[in-house]
Amino acid sequence: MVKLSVNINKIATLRNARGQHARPDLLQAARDIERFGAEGITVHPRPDERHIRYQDVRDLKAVVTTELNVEGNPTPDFLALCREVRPEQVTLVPDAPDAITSNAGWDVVKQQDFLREVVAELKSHGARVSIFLDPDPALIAAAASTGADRIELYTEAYAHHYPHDRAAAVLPYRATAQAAVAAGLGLNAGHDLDLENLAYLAQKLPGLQEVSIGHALVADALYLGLENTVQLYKRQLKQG
Ligand SMILES: CC(=O)[C@@H](O)[C@H](O)COP(=O)(O)O
Ligand SMILES: NCC(=O)COP(=O)(O)O
Repeated sequence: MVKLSVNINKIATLRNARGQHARPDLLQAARDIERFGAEGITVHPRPDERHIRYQDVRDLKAVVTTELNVEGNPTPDFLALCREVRPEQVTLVPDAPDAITSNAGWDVVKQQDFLREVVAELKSHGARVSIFLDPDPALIAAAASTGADRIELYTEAYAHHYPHDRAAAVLPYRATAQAAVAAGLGLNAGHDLDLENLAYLAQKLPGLQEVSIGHALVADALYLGLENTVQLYKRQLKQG
């Protein structure tokens, strides 16, 4: 079954709203989210530390008992953090420092030499490496040449088009997933997934191994409660 890795960036956003405030306790939230059934915790420490701080990643390493997935642009500081913390998975994302949120996958054709070096370094520390990718089968050969273990399909376009025509929305993702599996790449997906669009994606993507979900899940939890929400998302994946 497709694993759920909960992105806790937005819990850190709430905590940071009061400066050095201790609530909500990010580490306790991670422990509880795992206890509620999540198979991973995802964080995206951005250079401005607007939500997840570098120290949070260090602290989470000692707390997370499932899998810690650290996402980010492989800047020297980010790579040093991954070298220090050694998370189970690193997801490379080409975000600009001032990006409001992730808004594109890698140009793996142009950047395959750079990515190959970064992937090799991260794998030397024992990490599984995933690269954030737009849904385009033509990118798979270059993605595989980087030595990455997996790709993470950037699902913003799917989520945006889902309400209008879900069959059309999923087509490029299905084609890219099939190409990735054929190339021996593992398959993750994430960004803007929610309780409405998740089950259909899981049904239609052959070989999908993991989804990372944060913004919608934390927003839902404000109304539905965190334990109930984690289990609702897992139930959607069971339908996949
Ligand atoms: C790579 C990805 O799609 C998510 O990590 C997204 O970047 C979440 O980041 P924010 O929580 O800062 O929007
Ligand atoms: N990689 C996607 C992720 O970690 C969470 O994205 P979102 O659900 O916050 O859009």
